[in-house]
Amino acid sequence: MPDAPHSHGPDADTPIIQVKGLVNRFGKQVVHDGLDLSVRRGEILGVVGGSGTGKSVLMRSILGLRRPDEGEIEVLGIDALSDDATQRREIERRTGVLFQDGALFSSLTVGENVQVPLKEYHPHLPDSLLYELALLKVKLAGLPAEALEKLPAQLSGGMRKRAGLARALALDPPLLFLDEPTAGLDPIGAAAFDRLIQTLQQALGLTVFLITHDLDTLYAICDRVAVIADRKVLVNAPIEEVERFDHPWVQEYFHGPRARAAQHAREARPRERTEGSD
Ligand SMILES: Nc1ncnc2c1ncn2[C@@H]1O[C@H](COP(=O)(O)OP(=O)(O)OP(=O)(O)O)[C@@H](O)[C@H]1O
Repeated sequence: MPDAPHSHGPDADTPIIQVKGLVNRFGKQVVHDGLDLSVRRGEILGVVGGSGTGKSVLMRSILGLRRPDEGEIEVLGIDALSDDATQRREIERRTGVLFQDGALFSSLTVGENVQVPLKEYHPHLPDSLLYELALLKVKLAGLPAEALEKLPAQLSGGMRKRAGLARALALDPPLLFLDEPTAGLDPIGAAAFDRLIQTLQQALGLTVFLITHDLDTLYAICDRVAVIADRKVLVNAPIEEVERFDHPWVQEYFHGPRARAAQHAREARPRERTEGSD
């Protein structure tokens, strides 16, 4: 399938997502007020913040699903707020999204769900190839071939997430958005999903924007962590630096008992990470 070659030249330093001066309001409620964020090519960025701080609204703004009140957003070098539908569609084609509930079509099998974006963007692919591609994506997401024929309701929560991931990867996107991927999974399932994300990110060279409340995920696989509070990104840095950031929410979140458990788990299981990436 044709896709622009991924640049590894001087472009490698250009942020893959750049948000500047973002303002989002709902009536009198100001959710974002001059929020800036940059996401680097090839990183897993964890996005955290208290409930209602605007993580999902930020993701929806970047994806073009919500038009912000003010600000600039560039994704893959394209103006995401452009009035040009072709440009927005280009971002859509090169971006995979796993929404919190998987957002699968309940009346379609897993295989048919994965084929939806393939058919939309490549309407002339023969059925046999569509089938093979869906099978490949389903396997990539760690599901057995039998899952292709299952309806979403016949799957466990963890398998549904994997099916959603298979669909998100259908068009080989360089950029993947995950909204609380481990929410609702048991700790073993959540750890397995974290490992899957990390393996795929490394194997496919993905950039991952990952909203999470899961401290284990942050410690296990995120290269950097962006904290949203007070309507802005307070800090965007490797987790060791974020832990030291002087803000009441950050201190409570990263130094509570759950954070200590996640830190100990990481010390017991050092992850393969590109050190000095900052
Ligand atoms: N369509 C909407 N209409 C009105 N208010 C909205 C809308 N979407 C979001 N909000 C408000 O914006 C704020 C941020 O919501 P958002 O869903 O982005 O929070 P979040 O950080 O993702 O929260 P959580 O961690 O609980 O999922 C909330 O107060 C929410 O009520």
